[in-house]
Amino acid sequence: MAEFQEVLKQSALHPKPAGLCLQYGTAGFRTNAKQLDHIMFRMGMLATLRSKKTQATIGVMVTASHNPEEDNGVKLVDPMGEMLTPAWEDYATQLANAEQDDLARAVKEVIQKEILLNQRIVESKLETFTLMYLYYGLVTTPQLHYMVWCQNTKGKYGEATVEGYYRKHCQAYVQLTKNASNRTDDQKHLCVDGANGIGALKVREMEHHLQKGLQISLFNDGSKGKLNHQCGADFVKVQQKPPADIEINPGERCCSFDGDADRIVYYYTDSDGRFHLLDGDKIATLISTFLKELLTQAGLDLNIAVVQTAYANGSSTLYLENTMKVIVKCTKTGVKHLHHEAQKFDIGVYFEANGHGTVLFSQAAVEKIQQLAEDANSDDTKKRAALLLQSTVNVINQTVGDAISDMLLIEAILAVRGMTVQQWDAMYTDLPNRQLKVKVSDRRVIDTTDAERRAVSPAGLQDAIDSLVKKYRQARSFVRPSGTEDVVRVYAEAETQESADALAHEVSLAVYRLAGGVGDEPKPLQ
Ligand SMILES: CC(=O)N[C@H]1[C@@H](OP(=O)(O)O)O[C@H](CO)[C@@H](O)[C@@H]1O
Ligand SMILES: [Mg+2]
Repeated sequence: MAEFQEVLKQSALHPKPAGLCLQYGTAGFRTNAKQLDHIMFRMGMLATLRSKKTQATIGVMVTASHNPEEDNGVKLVDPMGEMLTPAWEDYATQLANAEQDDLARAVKEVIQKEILLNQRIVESKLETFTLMYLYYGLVTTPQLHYMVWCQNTKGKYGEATVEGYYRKHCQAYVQLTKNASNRTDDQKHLCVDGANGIGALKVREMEHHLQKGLQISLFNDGSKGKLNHQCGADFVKVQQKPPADIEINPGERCCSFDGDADRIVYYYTDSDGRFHLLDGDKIATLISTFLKELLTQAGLDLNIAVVQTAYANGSSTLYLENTMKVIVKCTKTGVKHLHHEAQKFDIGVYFEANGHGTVLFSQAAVEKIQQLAEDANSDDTKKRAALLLQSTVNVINQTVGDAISDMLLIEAILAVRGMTVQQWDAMYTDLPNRQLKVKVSDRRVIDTTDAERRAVSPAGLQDAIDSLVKKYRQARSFVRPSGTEDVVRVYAEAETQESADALAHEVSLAVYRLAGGVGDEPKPLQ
């Protein structure tokens, strides 16, 4: 129990560094840990208010995610396990940046607007907020999202404990793979890079629930290396190479989590030592084609869409639309946008290219699947498909992208289909691509439209990009201000790596010249 005035007094013990201004973005607050003391305190206050407003349990996740060890961050989890609603992101920013002597006013404003509504606040009799804390200790970000959801739905979808999480997801995995029992130990083997983060500990904790259905070799388990340093999903995706210090045999199936285990990418090296990355786009393709096949077998008329961002490789979009005839949507970067779009379909598969994503099933879809699974009159093919769909609903964490649950689904699909990682990789060939960063004095000068695929300002930038793109075959390029770093991101893809690199460099130069670049002019890639 904490009186308002008492809380304010306490807040003075966690002062805001002078001049520091932070914004609640796609990743919550994220910066060097030294600058976050006041943020942690104030987000505790905001979580209390959000809980009061929604009359529900709210999650508070402290994590540096895929960022370096010296960083930290905090984000709030809404009642259904979703990301914090946008209006409250603004309150978070306001509380974070309020000077100490203005904090009381900022907090009262939230209370007045959201909780007391038209009632007058009587200064000295501010409501006493009773707050129940449930401390889960060290968990992955998606585990917290899952437990908040279970908590607020009174256990309808599962038990709000870490053990409950393992039981539900692993049971579904065992169900999915039970007819693939002739797999060899080699086929069941998977190398997991835990990014020296929480995912590694949790995989170890979970393993026995899998009933030997998966043979995991764990690397970067946090026993020596630094968090996300030369390892993890972000490193592998951006560098397009395996984590340092991992011995992988040619052809061996590997995956990397990020530090808080909400992203996953797969990869292998071939016998020539060439690295093959299976990123979020390949994962979305594997999952959506599996689901589409099952829907056909089950005779269920449910629509299925894949939601991507502009970073999705052009080959994946073409393959999904033209070969697989799946609906494809493109949204702005940031999982909340993808999640929202995916909710519009019976089944929405969403993945960012960096490996953050999940599958959403509408209530109607879940009911239809269940009916068919329980229908005594349906034939064997239909019944098998319905049961597999039902287990897929249970194996996936629908609240948010989840490396562990995504890994279980991917492994199950490969097992059910008897597919190797090489066969999965061969579904389509990625267009060579390159991502670069450009420093500018104020990245807000760049404004975009069409799901960030076109720049509307500064004047002339889009025209410059258009004419550069025309020089190369199968080329595409776009620029956007990052939401998490003080840079402009440049993306280019083209028929060859040389073309993609050259185009990315030329577009970087256009950004540098037209959008107020600082420091040295971008140099061509070696
Ligand atoms: C190109 C890229 O990977 N961008 C990432 C990155 O956002 P930026 O706004 O690009 O900095 O961090 C976000 C939060 O983790 C993630 O949602 C997004 O996909
Ligand atoms: Mg993360």
